[in-house]
Amino acid sequence: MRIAVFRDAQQADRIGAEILERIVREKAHPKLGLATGSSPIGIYKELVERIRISPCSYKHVSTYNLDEYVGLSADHPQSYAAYMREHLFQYLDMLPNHIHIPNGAAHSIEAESHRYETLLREAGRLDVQLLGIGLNGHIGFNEPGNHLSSETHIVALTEGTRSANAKNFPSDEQTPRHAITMGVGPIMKADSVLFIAHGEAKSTIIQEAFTGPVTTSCPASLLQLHPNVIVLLDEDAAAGLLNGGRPSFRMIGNRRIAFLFDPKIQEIIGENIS
Ligand SMILES: O=P(O)(O)OC[C@H]1O[C@](O)(CO)[C@@H](O)[C@@H]1O
Repeated sequence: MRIAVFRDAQQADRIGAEILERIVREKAHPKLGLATGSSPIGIYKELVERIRISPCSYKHVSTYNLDEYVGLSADHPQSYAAYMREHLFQYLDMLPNHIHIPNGAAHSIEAESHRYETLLREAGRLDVQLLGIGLNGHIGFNEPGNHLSSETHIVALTEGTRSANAKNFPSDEQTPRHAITMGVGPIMKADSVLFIAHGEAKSTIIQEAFTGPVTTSCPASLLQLHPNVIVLLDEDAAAGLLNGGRPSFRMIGNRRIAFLFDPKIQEIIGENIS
């Protein structure tokens, strides 16, 4: 796991966009696992800006989103499908049948879960999975518990997750109670994970996830077991890790974790991302 700490979120987002774009430009048929929520918005914005300056076709790209709210159709303004159109897809020349997001309004949500899992299996290993983290350590909508599913499943959102998401809905009542989410399997099998978090509110869970025990009570802690994770944080999100100190390389257990400011990060990531 390589953790890069940036002075501000925009610098982190720029690097995130660069990493994604490099995969898109270099791979013949890139498979991108995409995320929603507030965390990746800046990366998408930077990506769109990069494309504006230096056009890049996405016709050869396939995308697989992590999750969708149960009950919301793709044209619902708060659906993750709408979010993806708003923040990214409207700017790309992607082929519509290359875009994959669970259908939250499917007649049978169980059948939809099965369909999405089959699709992910057929797709095989993702080149990269973009990930944010919930305040309770969830990745995708894999909420903490005694068990984590490796497969796509329906999840009852915790009250904490619902109240964090309520800001995007007109009322608490209209905030969805369930979601359909990719399991942890495809995330852990992805060639690389690009993890992003901003803001002080995430600092405690980041510290727990990356320096605490690997446990289903903090789903993001599983990423400690993934061989190729790049974590992009702003200083506020990294506060728990930096502990008031200066960024440096450190050993945590037997893992060498790099705390870096921006000047060298592109080279370092460039060597390691496939
Ligand atoms: O980025 P946010 O809005 O803090 O949300 C945290 C995470 O929860 C989710 O909304 C659930 O998948 C992710 O999209 C996001 O990374």
